[in-house]
Amino acid sequence: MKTFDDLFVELSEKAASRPEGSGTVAELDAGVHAIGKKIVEEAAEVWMAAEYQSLDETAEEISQLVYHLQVLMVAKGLAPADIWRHL
Ligand SMILES: N=c1c2ncn([C@@H]3O[C@H](COP(=O)(O)OP(=O)(O)OP(=O)(O)O)[C@@H](O)[C@H]3O)c2ncn1[C@@H]1O[C@H](COP(=O)(O)O)[C@@H](O)[C@H]1O
Repeated sequence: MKTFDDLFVELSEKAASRPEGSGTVAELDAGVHAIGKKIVEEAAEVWMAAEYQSLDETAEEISQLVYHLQVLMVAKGLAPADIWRHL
C-alpha cells in the first residue's frame, strides 16, 4: 500500500523526469493558481462525501485532496518535513 512519503517521492521523481502522459507534470505546468483551484475543488468533494457518501468514497476523496496538496508542495519546493514541523 502506498504511503504519503511514497507518493511524495514518486511525484518528485515525475517532476524531475517529466514522463510523457503524467497528470502530475501537466498539473505542475498549469501552475500554482490552477493547482490551488484543484485543491479547493477536492476539499469541497471531501466535505460533500463526508456528509452524504460512504466512508470508502470519503477516503477516496481525501486521497485525491492529499494528492493535489502534494502537487502543490512539489510546485513550491516544500518537503514533508516543512509541513510536519508545524504539526
Ligand atoms: N493519486 C493520484 C491522484 N489522485 C487524484 N488524481 C487526479 O485528480 C483527479 C481527481 O479526480 P476527480 O474525479 O475529482 O477528477 P475530475 O475533476 O473529474 O478530473 P479532471 O477532469 O480535473 O482530471 C484525477 O482525475 C487525477 O487527475 C491523481 N493523479 C495521480 N495520482 C497518483 O500520482 C502518481 C503519478 O501520477 P501521474 O503523474 O499521472 O503519472 C500515480 O501514482 C497516481 O496514482
